[in-house]
Amino acid sequence: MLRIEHLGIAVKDLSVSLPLYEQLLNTPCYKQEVVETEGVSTAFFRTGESKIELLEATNENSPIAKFIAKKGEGIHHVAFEVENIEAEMKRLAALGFELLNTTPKNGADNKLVCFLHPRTTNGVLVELCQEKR
Ligand SMILES: CC[C@H](C(=O)O)C(=O)SCCNC(=O)CCNC(=O)[C@H](O)C(C)(C)COP(=O)(O)OP(=O)(O)OC[C@H]1O[C@@H](n2cnc3c(N)ncnc32)[C@H](O)[C@@H]1OP(=O)(O)O
Ligand SMILES: [Co+2]
Repeated sequence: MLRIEHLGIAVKDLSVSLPLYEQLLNTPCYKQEVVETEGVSTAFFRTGESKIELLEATNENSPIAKFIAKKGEGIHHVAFEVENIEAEMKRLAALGFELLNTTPKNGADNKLVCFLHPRTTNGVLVELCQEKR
């Protein structure tokens, strides 16, 4: 059974949103990390079994910049934890889900990740996450 690893939220300015979410969740951000290959600066909060990942664009070509320009700030993606990301990618591709990367790529928080195109998941950007071993 897939566990929700994190909910990704696109924000314009982490310096505003990070303290806001610390107040909202009544817990400190436990990690901030830039993933330049994704064009994102992230901030993580633990919420029970899952996490909240705030994402700010690091450049104008970032998917987060494009998303905010089009839809404004808000929920950007849902990430599921998987045991074996390559096996899950193969399973889901065979079922017709569109993989946005053909091999696992480096994510934040020590993960390997793969994204599924929202047009194959009822409009929700889905991320698969496997802990790096
Ligand atoms: C990896 C670090 C970190 C982690 O957890 O470890 C992250 O989570 S990084 C997160 C940022 N990286 C990504 O999002 C990578 C995957 N995303 C993409 O490849 C693109 O953003 C893509 C393909 C989803 C959309 O890019 P495109 O250039 O095609 O943008 P468009 O605006 O033309 O979108 C096409 C179509 O998709 C809809 N869309 C776009 N983003 C989302 C979204 N987040 N959720 C739902 N739908 C989305 C957009 O509205 C367009 O639909 P249309 O009906 O044509 O308007
Ligand atoms: Co994510």
